[in-house]
Amino acid sequence: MTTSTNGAFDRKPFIAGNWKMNMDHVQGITLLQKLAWTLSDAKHDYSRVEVAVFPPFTDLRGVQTLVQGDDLDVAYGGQDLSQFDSGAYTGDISGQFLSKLGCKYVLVGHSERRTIHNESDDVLNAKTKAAFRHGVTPVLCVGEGLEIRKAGTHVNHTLDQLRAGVAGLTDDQAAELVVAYEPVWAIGTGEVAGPEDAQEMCAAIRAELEKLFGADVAAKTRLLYGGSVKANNAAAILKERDVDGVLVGGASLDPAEFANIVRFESHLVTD
Ligand SMILES: O=C[C@H](O)COP(=O)(O)O
Repeated sequence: MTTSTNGAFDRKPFIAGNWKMNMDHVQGITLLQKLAWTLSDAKHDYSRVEVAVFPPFTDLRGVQTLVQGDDLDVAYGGQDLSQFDSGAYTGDISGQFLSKLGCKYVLVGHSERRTIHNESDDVLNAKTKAAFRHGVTPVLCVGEGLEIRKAGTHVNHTLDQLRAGVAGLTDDQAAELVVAYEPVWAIGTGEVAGPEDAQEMCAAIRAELEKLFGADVAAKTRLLYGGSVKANNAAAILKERDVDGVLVGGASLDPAEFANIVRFESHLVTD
């Protein structure tokens, strides 16, 4: 057992900060340095809780240099990638480039990509496969908007996105994959889904993965919750059995707040 969050399952908690389109390459370095100092002062044990940041593309080289130079135990990744490997795709970024920059992860299908850039389930499935092709682990984002939540069809809607995203993956890939459940109505709104909402959906996602890939695989896939996560609500969410981590937006731009989320175990009430 790695930690107290998911009982007998050996899924290392994963705390990820999505900086979105914030922090230029100078600000990004300062933010990461402050985060690393804060966690170092708090004697954070990276072997218990994994930490990752998702800076804008233009920050990645600087982040790589800092992580390597200071030997930081912080993973990093891109916020998107192309479904193609190379060629005439102006503005796109290949998974190969991310891999060469030492990215361990890449976000796929964040709701802001799905809505603002109209990325379809087919494109996102191709992006998921492109990530694996280049040795980068995709963090596949799924989740429903407010209308769907009100209509009560959020589980079906989210599982449809999941099935489309993972179509054609091997068992090993499905086990390595990270899935982030992010209800769109809770993103950047201050409206946080309750721990029981996060658990309901993560349990449904795990059950679906079990149907598709078998119980051994489903027990390994890490599932995150995202949407207005802060230091004061993270521990309760992370205590849920099927929630293995959080994908944090706004609060990841504040190093002290994000470090407190990373150190959620110190906020857990022990019986
Ligand atoms: O990727 C992160 C999510 O969109 C959550 O963002 P938020 O924490 O600002 O609500």
